[in-house]
Amino acid sequence: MKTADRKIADLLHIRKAEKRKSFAVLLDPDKVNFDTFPNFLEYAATHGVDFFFVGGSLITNYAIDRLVAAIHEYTDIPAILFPGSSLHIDPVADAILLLSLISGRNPDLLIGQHVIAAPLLKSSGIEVLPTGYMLIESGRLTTVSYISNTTPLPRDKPGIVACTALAGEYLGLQYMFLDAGSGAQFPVTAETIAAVRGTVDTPIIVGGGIDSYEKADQALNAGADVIVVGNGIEKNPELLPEVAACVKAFNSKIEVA
Ligand SMILES: CC(C)=CCC/C(C)=C/CC/C(C)=C/CC/C(C)=C/COP(=O)(O)OP(=O)(O)O
Ligand SMILES: O=P(O)(O)OC[C@@H](O)CO
Ligand SMILES: [Mg+2]
Repeated sequence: MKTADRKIADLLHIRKAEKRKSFAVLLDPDKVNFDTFPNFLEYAATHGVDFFFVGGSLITNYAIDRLVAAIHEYTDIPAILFPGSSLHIDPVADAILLLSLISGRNPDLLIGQHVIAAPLLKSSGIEVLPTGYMLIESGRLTTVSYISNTTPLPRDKPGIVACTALAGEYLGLQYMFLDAGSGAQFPVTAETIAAVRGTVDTPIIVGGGIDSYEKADQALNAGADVIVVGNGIEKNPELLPEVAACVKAFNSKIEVA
């Protein structure tokens, strides 16, 4: 049995302590075009993407291993699994967000899939990032809400989201992920992010519907440590340098201070 290292955990905690922000690009294995993927990876590396999140609520092509192999071949950017189920585990990745869907009341996604995954995670030696995953209502039904069969947290009730995150932290979860859901009509509000930031000490990951410099800036200002962008970049690759510039601008303010 391999012993899992803590490379990504250390990186996330150091960056949070230094108040440095990170940019994660979500790669959906079903949507990647493998002919143009090497070019995309070089483009992402040039613009300073910090992490790739690899996953989806529903994956039909089982190309995670190929996708991660390409990430490793063309970049030094860590590939972190963002799984919708235990079927989406591939030990070739650098780490896995072990999500517990604490916004929902579906026991399979709170603990069930985790029991199935645990022995595989242990034998693979993959780095495990225990993450409280909260879905926030975002204007229309998202794939993840439908597939998980859970009701998202209300969009205009930051207090409930903060209590949910706090409960997750007390249960030992080490990262909080506030997700409006992929392709969300509205991203998680600044009020919600700020309420969670004021309540827990863990790094906070925010995603769903971030499709402009302004929305990225708003999430970072409110206290997000990592912002995740998927759909926006799939639709318009020019968004990648825009969001990267936003994260860089934020980090350079800290370096100057
Ligand atoms: C314990 C393990 C290994 C798995 C369970 C993991 C849990 C609890 C998942 C929670 C619910 C879930 C289905 C999360 C998936 C989130 C995700 C990767 C979303 C990416 O976007 P999509 O929902 O695929 O959206 P598109 O419709 O844009 O493809
Ligand atoms: O695809 P988008 O809307 O950027 O969402 C990214 C991610 O947070 C979804 O789980
Ligand atoms: Mg998907």
